[in-house]
Amino acid sequence: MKNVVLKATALNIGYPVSKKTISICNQIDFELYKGELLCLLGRNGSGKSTLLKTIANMLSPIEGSIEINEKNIDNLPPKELAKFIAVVLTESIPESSLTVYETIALGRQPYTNWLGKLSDQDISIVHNAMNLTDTTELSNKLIHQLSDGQLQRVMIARALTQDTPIILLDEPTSHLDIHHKINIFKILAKICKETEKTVLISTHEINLALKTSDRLLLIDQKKFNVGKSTDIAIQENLMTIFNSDDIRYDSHSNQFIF
Ligand SMILES: Nc1ncnc2c1ncn2[C@@H]1O[C@H](COP(=O)(O)OP(=O)(O)OP(=O)(O)O)[C@@H](O)[C@H]1O
Repeated sequence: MKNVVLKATALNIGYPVSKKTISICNQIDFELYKGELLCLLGRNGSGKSTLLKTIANMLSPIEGSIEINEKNIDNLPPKELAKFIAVVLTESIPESSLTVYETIALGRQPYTNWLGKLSDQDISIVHNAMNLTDTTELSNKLIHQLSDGQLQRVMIARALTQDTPIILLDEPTSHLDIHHKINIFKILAKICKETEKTVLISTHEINLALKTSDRLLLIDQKKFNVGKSTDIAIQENLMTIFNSDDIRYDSHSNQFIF
């Protein structure tokens, strides 16, 4: 039986604008299972970031609920929620005067006292996260000295040290070359396998998502769908969203061909 770590029911996501709310997508229902890698796909402006921010409780849903362990996330204090969900947003680049080690250790904040002193267990969690993300050798570098690929691995390590069952990442491979994109996907797949954390990422890397993910979440034109890439409904949806004169989905090889 699948172990459900998060359940979204009848979600309607969007933004308050003036005195109204603008709905970006509604009728969103899904469950996230322990240990799976999920990719959220959709065209530019379809609502991927909006959905991730809603799951992270940075944005309230217009309607519907998100539950973790049968508790609505709206009712969880931020410090409690930070023990369930870690978030890596493209804009959340940390202060540049910190070293890589200090930045990654910040992930322990929900567990440390106001002095932020790390216990032996905290330190061991930081070292494990650095191992999993190949950031150990960067330990003493300053954040502003890192390349985009290194920085992304550091941000993933920081999310790992938060030691949450769920990690959300918004476009973690933008600005990276193909080798580093593949490297990040491999690291995320390894994290799911070795730590049984659930990782949900939004991405434009459709072929990497098809190859690596356990399930896909598709968002488009106010419609939402979730399933495996082998599901007929998902394949039809992929074609509707992305097929054009220049690119088409090939179900035999399960990839988009240019
Ligand atoms: N703060 C905001 N207030 C009002 N509308 C917003 C706000 N932020 C985003 N939007 C709108 O919501 C829609 C979805 O945006 P969102 O950023 O979620 O899309 P996305 O799928 O992540 O796009 P991309 O792939 O380009 O990053 C867009 O039409 C966008 O203009």
